[in-house]
Amino acid sequence: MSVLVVVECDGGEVKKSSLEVASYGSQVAQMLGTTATAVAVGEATEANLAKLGEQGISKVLYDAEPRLKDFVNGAYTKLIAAAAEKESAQVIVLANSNIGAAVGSRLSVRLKASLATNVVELPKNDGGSFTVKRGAFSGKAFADVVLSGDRKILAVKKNSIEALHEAGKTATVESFSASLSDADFADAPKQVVMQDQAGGVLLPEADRVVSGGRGMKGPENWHLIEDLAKALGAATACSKPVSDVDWRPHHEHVGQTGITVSPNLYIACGISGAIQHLAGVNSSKVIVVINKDPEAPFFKAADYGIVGDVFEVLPKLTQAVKELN
Ligand SMILES: Cc1cc2nc3c(=O)[nH]c(=O)nc-3n(C[C@H](O)[C@H](O)[C@H](O)COP(=O)(O)OP(=O)(O)OC[C@H]3O[C@@H](n4cnc5c(N)ncnc54)[C@H](O)[C@@H]3O)c2cc1C
Repeated sequence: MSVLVVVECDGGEVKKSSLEVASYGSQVAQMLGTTATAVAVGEATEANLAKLGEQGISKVLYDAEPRLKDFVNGAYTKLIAAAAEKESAQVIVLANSNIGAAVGSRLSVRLKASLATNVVELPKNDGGSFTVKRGAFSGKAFADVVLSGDRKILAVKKNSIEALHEAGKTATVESFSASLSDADFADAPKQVVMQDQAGGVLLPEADRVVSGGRGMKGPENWHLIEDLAKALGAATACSKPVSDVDWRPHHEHVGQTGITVSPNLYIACGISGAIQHLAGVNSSKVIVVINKDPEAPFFKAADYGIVGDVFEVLPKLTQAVKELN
């Protein structure tokens, strides 16, 4: 019996959300009196996988099949299911990411496991009932959910838990093959085209996001957003009306009908803070709002608020960040 953690890798590195998930999984393992094993997906180096020991992982399984470098739902599901069987995993922990959400539901069918997405806290295991807290109604409420069944899958929301750092601890890395066939790659993408992102930072994975709304008045002013994003090493985003009128591309639109982001820092510039926008950003760790209207609803969700004109505030803020760098 063990806890299996699904670790997503990209370009050889373990993603930050997966470091959090590994820390979460090792704490669940400790709670259940067992060990945490990881199965890595994506492109990884052995050295980086071994470092997962710092997050409390004892062993990492890795299938170096080149076709697993990019996400393939069928193949990833089969690989993780095989790792779960091998380790007799009772609890499987993954990130509540695009990959985690897609794989989690298929995995729950394949393994006949109960699934909780958007998990925000460590579970409680009182008197045999396994309860998890999860975000519900686009983050406007929380639900305590009791998971029954022998197997449980938890998809953990980004930024819900601090990554552990037990410096110097290493995990053993074991090569693992799930004997995948061509049929498992039937849904492999033919081509992966990366969207252009200002500064090359991908929005869903970004640690910092600078976002603009209709208060920016037009696309000709977006250099103010981009300058601050560049100074901070942040990705850029926008509200829905901004992408609807083509001031910005649609893949930058965040909110209920767009991308959900959970960065450590979200700076909203000239965005009112409508509930549909908040649904996509309200799990950001620190929210900074710049709006000239002191009654703008976004201020209620803000950690820091600047009542002011974006055209005056943004150049000063960018300059101040550059001086700190
Ligand atoms: C079904 C549905 C789904 C939706 N999904 C989404 C979604 O996913 N994402 C999303 O964003 N929206 C979504 N919306 C739209 C949402 O309801 C709002 O209309 C939208 O978020 C408003 O965008 P905004 O804040 O940029 O514009 P506005 O509401 O026009 O707000 C502009 C803000 O800028 C401020 N401002 C103006 N000038 C300045 C200045 N010079 N300096 C500082 N501040 C200034 C104003 O005070 C105002 O608060 C959805 C709506 C529906 C009905």
